[in-house]
Amino acid sequence: MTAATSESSAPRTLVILGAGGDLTARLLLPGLASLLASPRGEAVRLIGVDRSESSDEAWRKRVETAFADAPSELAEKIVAETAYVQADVSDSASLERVLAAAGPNVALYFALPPAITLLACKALRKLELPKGIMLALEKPFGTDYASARSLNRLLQHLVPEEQVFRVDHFLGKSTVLNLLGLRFANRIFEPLLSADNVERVDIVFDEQLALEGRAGYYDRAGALIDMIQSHLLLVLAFAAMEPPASVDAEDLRGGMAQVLRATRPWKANGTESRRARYGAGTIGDRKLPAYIDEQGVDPSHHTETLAEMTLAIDNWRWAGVPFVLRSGKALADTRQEIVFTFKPVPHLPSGLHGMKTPARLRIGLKPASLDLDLMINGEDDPFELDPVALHAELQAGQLSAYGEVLSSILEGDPTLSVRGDVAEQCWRIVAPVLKAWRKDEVSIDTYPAGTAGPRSWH
Ligand SMILES: O=C1O[C@H](COP(=O)(O)O)[C@@H](O)[C@H](O)[C@H]1O
Repeated sequence: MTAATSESSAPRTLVILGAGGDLTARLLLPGLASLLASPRGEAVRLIGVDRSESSDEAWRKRVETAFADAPSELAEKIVAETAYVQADVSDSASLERVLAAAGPNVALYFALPPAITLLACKALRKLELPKGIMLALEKPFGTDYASARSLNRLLQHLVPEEQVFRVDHFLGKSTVLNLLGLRFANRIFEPLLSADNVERVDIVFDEQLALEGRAGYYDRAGALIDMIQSHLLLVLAFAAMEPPASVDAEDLRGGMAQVLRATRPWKANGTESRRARYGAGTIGDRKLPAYIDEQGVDPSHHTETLAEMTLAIDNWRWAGVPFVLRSGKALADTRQEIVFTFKPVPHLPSGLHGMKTPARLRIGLKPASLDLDLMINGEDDPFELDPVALHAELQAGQLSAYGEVLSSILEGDPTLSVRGDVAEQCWRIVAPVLKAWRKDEVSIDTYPAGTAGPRSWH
């Protein structure tokens, strides 16, 4: 794996811009704690930056609380030494103060909404940045294809590409990374994964979680941008890419870019897509209001909470195979998996009967699992086929997805971050669907929260 070299051997200083935000408390600090408590943990300094007035003491308490579930000596040291800097990140002079406090070996993590990240990057352009500085940017990377391109251009003026970490925590999920081992370290599956044998591929990420107080962000993003444009297209890239020569940053991300460049909506105008929004309902013992009645939601945004799009990959391996990507919130079940459905056999010997379901290879994202659904000879009538499932429960990775992502940033290894051209491709691929939806060419269906989605979709 390649790692950007730093000028200094001092421990890396992780500076979180947006330290007071939800992302920092919910994901970044617990992710850092999980890394520090693992054998891969290393000494690191931590500085929290936000615009509101606070103190080192108050910030230290927040870090301590977030670290409570994964205590370690390294975590204790960080808590004791961490500092808070009040700063307006859109102002160069303020950022200069932040960089001075951080010292030479620094990773700046923008845990900020895209518009503020853009302002902060513009402000950084006026400064001389420390050599080897890492810039980590949260998703969504831009708000569309054009803005992602211009943000990439701006970043090119700041640091070389290998020092830019476009964070997508799905690339840190051990269950997503399982795809690489499963496909490229075993001879039995990879030769079958092509249009010759595969009828369709489904990448599904259904959640029972609803809005969880995130209207400010989600009501502008919706399920397509929140999940498909970012996470699920990267999963598709791992599921469909050609075997790379190595899994270093160059080869792995090159392979992802290559397959995404060949990917497009099944129908060029994006109208094969589907969208829906949840109405009032119950999930377990939770009663949920309709999405449009959730606090902070503006019904005029027509935001979808369930999105599906079908994609084609125009290359020799996958021509003609639909890849169906779907994700939604407030659904009855948590179904999160990649499913390769195989074509029927060319000829079923006559006399063998009762073929009910196609062969399927299912890779569970949560929980981590592997299933092979097959038809075999039945118990009673030996010529009647019965379904059988070979099931394996897999170990989840030792680190949380954010722990994995932070580890790669602190090590300066961009392998598990989204390369600039990959980020642009992801926006290009969904652009026709976004356009069709804006023009109301695809109707928005509804489903009661706690169900499997709109009845017309089953
Ligand atoms: O980035 C996001 O991902 C989560 C799902 O990922 P998980 O690792 O938390 O299961 C999703 O709920 C959220 O809406 C989205 O912004």
